Amino acid sequence: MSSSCLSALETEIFHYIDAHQSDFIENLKEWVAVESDSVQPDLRKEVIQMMSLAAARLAALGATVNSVSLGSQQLLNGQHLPLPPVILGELGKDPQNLTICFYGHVDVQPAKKEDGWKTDPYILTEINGNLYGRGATDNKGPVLAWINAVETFRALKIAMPVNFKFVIEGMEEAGSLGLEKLLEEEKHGFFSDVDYVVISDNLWLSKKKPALIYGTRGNACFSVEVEGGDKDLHSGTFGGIIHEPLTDLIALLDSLVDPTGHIQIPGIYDAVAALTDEEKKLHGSIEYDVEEHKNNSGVKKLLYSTKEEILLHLWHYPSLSIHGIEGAFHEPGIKTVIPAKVIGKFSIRQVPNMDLSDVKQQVVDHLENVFAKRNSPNKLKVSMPLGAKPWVADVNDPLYKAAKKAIRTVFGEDPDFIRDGSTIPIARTFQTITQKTVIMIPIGAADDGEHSQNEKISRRNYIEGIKVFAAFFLEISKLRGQLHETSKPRTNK
Ligand SMILES: Cn1cncc1C[C@H](NC(=O)CCN)C(=O)O
Ligand SMILES: [Zn+2]
Ligand SMILES: [Zn+2]
Repeated sequence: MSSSCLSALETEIFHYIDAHQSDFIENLKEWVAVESDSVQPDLRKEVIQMMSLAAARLAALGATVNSVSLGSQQLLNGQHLPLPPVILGELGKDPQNLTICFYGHVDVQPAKKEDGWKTDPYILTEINGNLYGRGATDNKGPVLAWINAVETFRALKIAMPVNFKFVIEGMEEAGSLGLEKLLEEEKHGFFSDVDYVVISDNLWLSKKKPALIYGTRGNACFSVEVEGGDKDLHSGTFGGIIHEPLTDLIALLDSLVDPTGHIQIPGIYDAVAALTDEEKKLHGSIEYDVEEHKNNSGVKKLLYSTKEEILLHLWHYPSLSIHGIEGAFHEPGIKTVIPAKVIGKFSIRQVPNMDLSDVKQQVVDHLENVFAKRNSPNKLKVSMPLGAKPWVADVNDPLYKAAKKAIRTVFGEDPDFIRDGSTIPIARTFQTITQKTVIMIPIGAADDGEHSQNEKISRRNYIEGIKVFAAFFLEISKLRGQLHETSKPRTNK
């Protein structure tokens, strides 16, 4: 970074951020200490405690904080569990300023020391420049980086360059229950004056090269149930004389995808958007180590060998994965059972311009077809319990130029423009509701290990991430006036 490129204001801000590193890390340590695991019901009160901490932190910034209650969730065993509130925060309402809405989550994936952590997952520990702890990169670190960037302006008594809105939730790792409904209800309320939405809940594609994300795949999750009689049977007494539900189910699952990864469901590729020349150009320059990605997977060979093919198959084509079978005998040892009812679970990561209801219909038609050919008397039920749409943004929006400039200011190089093969279901909802551009500005590196053992964010990424956000606010403030000519509402299928 050559400091001569920095404005006096940037120099002052970056100096403050460098000087307060230990405070910022202390903040993260306090947040990581709360075991806000939203997946395990018995930890729900920790999540609720975490929401109060986050609300207090925003209030300390001077923000107006509204903790919206979402009621409760009913578990499969009938038990009711309170949902953590969603925080809607607001800071600044200057009509001269643009309004940026930041979305993040402060719940985490489960973690236990015994899972293979080198350190206690809930005690943030620095080793060789890395800050280890559950939630360090997903998503407590990035949420705090944003808050600390705002805090820096307040501490230095610099006029806020933008108006801020915050949406902070505590159920992301458990499917963001109730969030979409709340966003819809607030379309003409809280969201009515939002100009841009920023999410920082992904990673760079490389360990060193910064990135901006302009698209994520959607995910359509399916359940396929095959039911025979009302009880499990002995294979010595009934094997050979009945249509077995698990045999039917395996044939159904086997019909979904061929050994080359090609999905066999008729029509499924029909709506896949053609790759544009602009996208082809973006792929060429991306820093991505195929060998490293392969090594991370632990497998011997991938379906594709070149960077271009791999990126296409992760970002631009749908994929189908089989996740499991409920009701099948899976313990070690031998059990000569014929299970009465089995439920297969699979999901299809979809891409623009695939339509969720079309995908659902194609899946149902295909499975019913395959099943009909088996002349089985068993009962087939197909359902789609979760459907998240893909999201893609216009990289030519001034928002992307502003973020790119902020990254160049801090890291001295331009970011790669990347997509993410996984799904942030709420991204598309933000875009639909606000009719404004959404951007993902990741600050964590490819090897941060989100959802894994020894999750971390490096000290450098955390601190430089705070600077990126601060520089980004200044860039956004330069867009005032330009916005109304350049930012057209976008919709995509
Ligand atoms: C729960 N779920 C089911 N379908 C999609 C999801 C979300 C999940 N999201 C992430 O992992 C965020 C990555 N930064 C995923 O993509 O699997
Ligand atoms: Zn996350
Ligand atoms: Zn996560």
